[in-house]
Amino acid sequence: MGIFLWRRTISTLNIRWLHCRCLTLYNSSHGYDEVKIKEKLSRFKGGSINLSKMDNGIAELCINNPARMNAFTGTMMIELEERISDLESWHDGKGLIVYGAENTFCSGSDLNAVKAISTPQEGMMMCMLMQNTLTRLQRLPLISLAFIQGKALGGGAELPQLVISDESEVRFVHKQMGLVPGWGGAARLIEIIGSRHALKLLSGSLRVNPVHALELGLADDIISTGVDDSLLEAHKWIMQYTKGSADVNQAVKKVITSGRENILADALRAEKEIFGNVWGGPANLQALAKGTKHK
Ligand SMILES: CC[C@@H](C(=O)O)C(=O)SCCNC(=O)CCNC(=O)[C@H](O)C(C)(C)COP(=O)(O)OP(=O)(O)OC[C@H]1O[C@@H](n2cnc3c(N)ncnc32)[C@H](O)[C@@H]1OP(=O)(O)O
Repeated sequence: MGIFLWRRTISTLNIRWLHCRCLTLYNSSHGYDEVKIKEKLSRFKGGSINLSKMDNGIAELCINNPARMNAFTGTMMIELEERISDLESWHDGKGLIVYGAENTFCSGSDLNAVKAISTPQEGMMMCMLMQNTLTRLQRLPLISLAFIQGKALGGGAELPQLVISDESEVRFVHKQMGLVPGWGGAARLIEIIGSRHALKLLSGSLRVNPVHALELGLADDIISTGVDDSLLEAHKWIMQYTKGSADVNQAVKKVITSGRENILADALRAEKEIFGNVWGGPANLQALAKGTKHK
């Protein structure tokens, strides 16, 4: 079984966020009422978002609602935000693997919740919560990937850029539901594959298989593995990029994160700040003492 790894796209922040890690896209000035939308979403129960943080600095985030193809209930949207908050303060963190329970990824919002979120205002509130959360997920100072076995549909396709096994499929079904992506998936897709290809995927609700993913530049890598040990393979893959100390790994993600979203001057200033945080740090001093030869 072939597995395509899509390293999470890296979106970046301005220098303020790099220090406070708390900048979100939406707040009350945008008409966003987090308490109100969470109260509404809390009525749609079921499933869970399970976070496991390993001693080696790699965390697993499981989208767990297999009875509904891992569709996001309201409480799962709230839990996802809570897990991201946890990861934002994980000082030993180096990597993150997002996956779906029972060999399928995610089929988007729970349609029962979708039907009950009936007004445009409530729909936009849900989008603002999910855009805030998924942006924070992308901005975590962790090398991360998510992988699909089975389906990633609708909002499930809008989650981080994904891994797909050779029977899997990513599909933006929004247009068939009279919608467009709302969790930030359209903007991120354009950033990753360009507007021409993104327009085709959205307007045609095209099924994206692994070969197509590789051609589009969405797939970073292919790992052949059996269903049982695919999570192990994902760990092996991510560990290529998470060697060394957590602080240096996090600094690497931050400089890339900052370099993509900021104007050059701000990105340079952020780079200088982040460099200053690791210059003369334990890993730097250890490397100098060892006289590391880069074979
Ligand atoms: C911003 C986008 C966001 C939004 O607007 O809020 C969205 O994501 S809207 C939702 C978009 N997603 C979908 O439309 C996917 C709907 N599901 C399917 O197309 C199919 O279920 C599948 C994912 C292709 C899998 O098909 P199949 O293998 O044939 O399984 P079943 O269809 O029998 O599903 C098993 C079981 O799961 C329930 N299910 C599946 N998806 C959802 C969902 N999104 N919400 C709620 N429940 C879902 C399905 O109803 C079956 O349940 P039972 O009938 O009770 O067995």
